[in-house]
Amino acid sequence: MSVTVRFAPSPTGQIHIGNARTALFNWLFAKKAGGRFVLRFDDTDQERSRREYADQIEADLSWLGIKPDLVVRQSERFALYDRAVEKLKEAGLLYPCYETAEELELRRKIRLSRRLPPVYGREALKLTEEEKARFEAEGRKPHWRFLLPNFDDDPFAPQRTEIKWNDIVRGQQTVDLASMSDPVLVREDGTFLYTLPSVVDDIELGITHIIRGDDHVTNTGAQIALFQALGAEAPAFGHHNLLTTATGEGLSKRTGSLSIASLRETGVEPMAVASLAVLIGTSEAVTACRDMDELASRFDPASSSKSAAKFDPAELQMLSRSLIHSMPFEEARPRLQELGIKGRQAEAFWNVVRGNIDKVPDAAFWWKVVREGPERPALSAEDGAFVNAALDLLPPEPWDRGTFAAWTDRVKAKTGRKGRALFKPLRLALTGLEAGPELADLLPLIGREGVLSRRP
Ligand SMILES: Nc1ncnc2c1ncn2[C@@H]1O[C@H](COP(=O)(O)OP(=O)(O)OP(=O)(O)O)[C@@H](O)[C@H]1O
Repeated sequence: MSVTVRFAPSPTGQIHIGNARTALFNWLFAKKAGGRFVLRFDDTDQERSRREYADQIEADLSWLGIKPDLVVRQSERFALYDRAVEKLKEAGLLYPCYETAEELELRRKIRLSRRLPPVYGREALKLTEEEKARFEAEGRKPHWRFLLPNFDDDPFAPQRTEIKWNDIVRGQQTVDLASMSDPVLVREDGTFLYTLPSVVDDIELGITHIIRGDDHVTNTGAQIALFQALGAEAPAFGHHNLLTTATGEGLSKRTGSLSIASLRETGVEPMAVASLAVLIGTSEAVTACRDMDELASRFDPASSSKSAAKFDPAELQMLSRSLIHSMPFEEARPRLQELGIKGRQAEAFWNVVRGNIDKVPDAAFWWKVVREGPERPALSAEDGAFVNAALDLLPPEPWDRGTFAAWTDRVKAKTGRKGRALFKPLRLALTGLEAGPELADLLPLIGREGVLSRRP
């Protein structure tokens, strides 16, 4: 069977860098295997889910370079979940429970005081038809629990099923179902909790590998049992470590911290975000990859560490700068065009300024400096006179990279100035700034006429 993975966010806010890690792990895993990537919106919670968030998530993924082969929404698939519920009820694997939250809490305390594990004791399984009818007559609505498997046929015997799997990231894993309550799959109001729709869709969509954060490790035990109860073979699982903020706080779509949208607004390169989101918290060196092929070649889910990794936006800026400083003109060209940077000089210009900017749009500033000159720079009267004298010594065109040295040698000989006293006023007059790209490179771009127009 060909590899099919999914990324399944709830559209309840903007995805953050941790969600991006999950999406990218799946994307790269599928890419390496020549498989498919499904984007599945877990939007059964109709109160909190919003179409705008789903659209934004698609846009954020696309910005990162992820283009799903298929997009599905759980809110359009309720019929499938209803059928699975019927199937489980018929098999006696989904049973109605009438306890209130207070009753459950009381029972939990009693179990703890008896040194029993604080799991649900399956009391509802013992209800007679009359007792159930009485609850219904009182207006109580049941919630429905999935009967986790026991080795014994007796459902009241302590659960002794250990679920084992060979995790793509963490290696051999064991979850002891004795430490878990039978999970509620359907609430009193008939709405589904996350587990059932997720497993039903994973079966229906032919998901072969589920890669997600290690916040789901325990859920996986119950989910493997549910795959089996629905007559399906469970897919392979991988649970990677989570990302936190630089100071160790957890991430949530609802708080908006480290959202992809906010990182994007700072002007960082998408491949810097993708590289850091994937390589951080692994044994791989964290460097910026130019494209997804390169990142895929560096991606190995098994190299993730087991503890959470801190995501530092300062490191992101550094990676982004390194991508810009080596970005080939062909890659920058469409974005430069949008900034109005085009024509004969555009390529030479880009190669000169890319090493001096933090974000591609910053190139617009230097384009203006080259084409129109700076705002009138603040030069002392003495420096102004020096620049005027220097401009009188400009060589004729054509100019190349060597022109600047030839010119300044003449200026040095004529005026006696050298070093900083020579270069600083020239740079200020030509660019308006004390630092920037090499003047030797800028000079041919500005041209003789342009330089002369900068007379103080
Ligand atoms: N901090 C994190 N680091 C890495 N992966 C994460 C992190 N938080 C969530 N994930 C993963 O992102 C995927 C989508 O999860 P989900 O939509 O539940 O996001 P969430 O941010 O946990 O949720 P919430 O909407 O409750 O804030 C899951 O596979 C989950 O494991």
